[in-house]
Amino acid sequence: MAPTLSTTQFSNPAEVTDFVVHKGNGVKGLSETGIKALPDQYIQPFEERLINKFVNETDEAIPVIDMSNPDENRVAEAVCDAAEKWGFFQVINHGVPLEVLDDVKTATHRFFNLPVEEKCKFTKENSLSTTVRFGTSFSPLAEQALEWKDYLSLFFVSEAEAEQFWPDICRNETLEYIDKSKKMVRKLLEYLGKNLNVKELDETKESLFMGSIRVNLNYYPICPNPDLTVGVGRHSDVSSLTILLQDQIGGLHVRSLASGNWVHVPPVPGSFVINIGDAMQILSNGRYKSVEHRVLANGNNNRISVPIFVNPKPESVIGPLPEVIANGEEPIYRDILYSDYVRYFFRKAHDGKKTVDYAKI
Ligand SMILES: COc1cc(/C=C/C(=O)SCCNC(=O)CCNC(=O)[C@H](O)C(C)(C)COP(=O)(O)OP(=O)(O)OC[C@H]2O[C@@H](n3cnc4c(N)ncnc43)[C@H](O)[C@@H]2OP(=O)(O)O)ccc1O
Ligand SMILES: O=C(O)CCC(=O)C(=O)O
Ligand SMILES: [Fe+2]
Repeated sequence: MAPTLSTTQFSNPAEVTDFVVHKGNGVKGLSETGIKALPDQYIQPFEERLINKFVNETDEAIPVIDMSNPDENRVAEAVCDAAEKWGFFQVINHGVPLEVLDDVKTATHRFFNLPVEEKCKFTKENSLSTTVRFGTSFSPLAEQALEWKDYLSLFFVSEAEAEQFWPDICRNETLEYIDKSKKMVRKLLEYLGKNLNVKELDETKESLFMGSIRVNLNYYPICPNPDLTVGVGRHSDVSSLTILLQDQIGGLHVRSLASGNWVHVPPVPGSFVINIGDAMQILSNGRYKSVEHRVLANGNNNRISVPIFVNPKPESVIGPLPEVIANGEEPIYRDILYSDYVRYFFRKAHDGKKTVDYAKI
């Protein structure tokens, strides 16, 4: 007979929520109790779990782009083509030292392996800065079903602020990861901008495309019934561009714009997964696509990922770029304050691509 909640140390779902969310043990703590059955609040609606039915393992794959010669036109063309047709691609030979990637992955494991009392210093309630937040799931108070993931979210203000408030155990590696990725990020934004008739990334454009940076350290522990839940539910990012470092475990799936199938993003050693976010979709008036993606839970392995969300400044007003609508194209999005858009995203549970409707005319 399958084990039930009553055969574990928890006698009801409220005790699980208290242990995971309020006491800060996260799903990592829950997984490490040896729990054998998925608590009810993690059971996703049937339609959110049907992934295998739509997964296409052979025919479709997101492009892998070699950036060894970044000034060749074919690289820029491949990036812009992928941004329009997939909203997702992987890059290899991107110039970010592999040691920097290894170091931030090691630092992520070090943070999540801290005792719960240490990690709890960074929960929303305890953190000494709003730039640092340790949490679980996505928006636990708004969600009908929770997600099997813990995270540490770090919003970059300055080195001095990070020095004062970010956890020592992963600070330097995360700062180095941001710093060493900037050149590649600029290059990608230059390709995407030029294709929209943006001549150069001057101060105004830089502030719109890459005015703020948030890094999340994500931890997906072993899950007792991975088929009944998700690591991250269907969503698109609200960034302009996301640079994602994943480990070798796999589980990220992207919705193909061409077929609607869910396509696995296979781990490629030393690569980044890059995806277009909602802000870029809005700035490009829908030419570049932010695309739904999700992460499966895993029954055998712990998994980590480290996305850098490259965003407009919170105080920027974003809407279709003048360069894009200069050709007479009708704007399909209105001007919005970026921080309003992000607050709207964080206020509700993941719900596919619905956030972008907030900006539609
Ligand atoms: C966590 O699981 C995730 C995350 C994602 C993320 C995808 C992205 O694309 S992240 C990139 C978002 N862009 C930015 O952060 C840049 C712009 N930032 C801002 O405008 C502001 O920093 C702010 C986000 C609006 C926060 O403003 P502030 O006034 O300092 O904030 P608070 O009062 O603390 O927060 C307001 C509200 O937002 C929620 N929230 C804030 N930060 C986070 C966070 N890091 N993670 C989760 N939720 C956050 C929170 O609900 C706050 O409300 P409360 O009721 O808790 O006060 C993709 C997929 C995932 O699974
Ligand atoms: O862990 C992953 O592969 C993706 C995570 C993700 O989509 C996010 O943090 O926005
Ligand atoms: Fe995402």
